[in-house]
Amino acid sequence: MKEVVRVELGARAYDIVIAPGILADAGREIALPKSGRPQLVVTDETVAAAHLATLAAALDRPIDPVIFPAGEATKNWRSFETLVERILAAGVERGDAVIAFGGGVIGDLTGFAAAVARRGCEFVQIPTTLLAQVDSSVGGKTAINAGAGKNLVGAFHQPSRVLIDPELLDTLGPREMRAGYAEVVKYGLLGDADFFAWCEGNGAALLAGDRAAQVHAIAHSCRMKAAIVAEDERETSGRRALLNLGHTFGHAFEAETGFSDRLLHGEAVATGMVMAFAFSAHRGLCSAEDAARAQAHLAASGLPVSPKGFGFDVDALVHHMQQDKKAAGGATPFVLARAIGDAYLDKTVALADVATFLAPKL
Ligand SMILES: NC(=O)c1ccc[n+]([C@@H]2O[C@H](COP(=O)([O-])OP(=O)(O)OC[C@H]3O[C@@H](n4cnc5c(N)ncnc54)[C@H](O)[C@@H]3O)[C@@H](O)[C@H]2O)c1
Ligand SMILES: O=C(O)C(=O)C[C@@H](O)[C@H](O)[C@H](O)COP(=O)(O)O
Ligand SMILES: [Zn+2]
Repeated sequence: MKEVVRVELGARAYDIVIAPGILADAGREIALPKSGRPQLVVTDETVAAAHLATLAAALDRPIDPVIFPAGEATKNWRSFETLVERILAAGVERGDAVIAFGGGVIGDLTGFAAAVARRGCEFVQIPTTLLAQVDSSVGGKTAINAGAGKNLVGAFHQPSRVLIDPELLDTLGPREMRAGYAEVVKYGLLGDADFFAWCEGNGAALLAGDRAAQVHAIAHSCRMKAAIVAEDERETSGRRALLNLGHTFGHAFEAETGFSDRLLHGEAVATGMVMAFAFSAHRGLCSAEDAARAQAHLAASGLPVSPKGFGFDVDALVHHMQQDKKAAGGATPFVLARAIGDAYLDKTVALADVATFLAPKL
C-alpha cells in the first residue's frame, strides 16, 4: 500500500511518500544532520505523548524536541519567536532539515520558522492528522495567525519531503478526523465530481478507520493538491485559489471564535463550503440540488454546516473577509461553484451582497 506523489516544482520538487507503518522507516527516509548533532523535532504535547518515542527510535539518533501546547492558539508570534531561537541555538544549518511532527498547526509554524531562520532551512513534514496528511503538509503555505486575522503572517516555503503514515490516525480523536475529512471533501467539491461521489460512498468507512479508504483519500487528495501547486505555486493565476473553497467564510468564522476549539479549522471550512455553495445557488450560478447535496454529505459526516448559534456579527465577519490574502484593488474574490466539481474564482462579488446573504443565516 505504498504510494509516492511527486510535487513537480523544478529545483524545489519533492516526494510525498504515503505508506502505513512508514514512521518506523523515518531514519532511512530523511537525511539527518551531517554534523551528527541531535535532530530537531517540532511537535505538540499530545503528539509527543502518543508518538514521539516511536519517531525517536526510528531516527536512531538523539533528538532535540521542541514541544508546544496542542491547538490553534499555538500558531502565534510567541511560538514563532521561541521556535526560531531554538533552531538557531541548536546550530541547525541551512542544509539540515527541521522535522515538523504534528498536525497543521505544527506544520504551518515549523515551516514558517524554517523559512526565515538563516534565511531558509530545509524542513520535512511528518503529518499526524488527517487534515495535515491530505492538505497542510503539501504545497509550502506556512503561517501564523495575527491580531488582524488567520494566516496573515507567513511565507511560501516548500518542505523537502513529506512522510505520511496513515497508522498515526489510529490515535486521532473523532472530532479531529471529521475536521480533516472536510478538506478531503473539498477536493471533490472544487474539481472532481467523481471523487465527491466516492466520498459519499466511502466517507463513513474512512472515518471509522478503514485503512484502504484512508490511503485512497490521502493519495488522491495529495495528487490533486500537488498538480495544482505545481501549476500555481504562489497563488497568482487563480488556480491555487480553488484550494481556498470555503475558506474566506471559514477564516472569518475562526477569527470570530478566537482561533479556539469552539470551531476547528476543518469545521469552519465545512460550514464555509456550504455557504459558498449556497451563495453560488443564490446567485443562480449553480443548482440548488448541488448545494443541497454538498451540505447533506458534510452534515451526514458529522460536520457543522451552519454558522447559527455562535453569536456571529455580520459586520465583524465581513471585516475579516476584507483582510483575505486574495484581496486585490480593495475587492475580495470568492471561490464559488458552477456545480459539484466545478469551482472557480469569482472577482465580481460585492461584500455588501455577501453580508445581505449571510445576515439571516447567523
Ligand atoms: N498550510 C496549508 O496549506 C494548510 C492547509 C490546511 C490547514 N492548514 C492549517 O492547519 C491547521 C489545522 O490543522 P489540524 O486540523 O491538523 O490541527 P492541529 O494541528 O491543531 O491538530 C488537531 C489536534 O489533534 C492532535 N493530534 C495531532 N495528531 C494526532 C495523533 N496522531 N493522535 C492524536 N492526536 C493528534 C493535536 O495535538 C491537536 O490537538 C490550521 O491552523 C489551518 O489553518 C494549513
Ligand atoms: O494550500 C492552499 O493553497 C490552501 O488554500 C489550502 C487551505 O486548506 C489552507 O487552509 C490554507 O492555509 C489556506 O490558505 P490561506 O492563504 O487562505 O491562508
Ligand atoms: Zn484549509
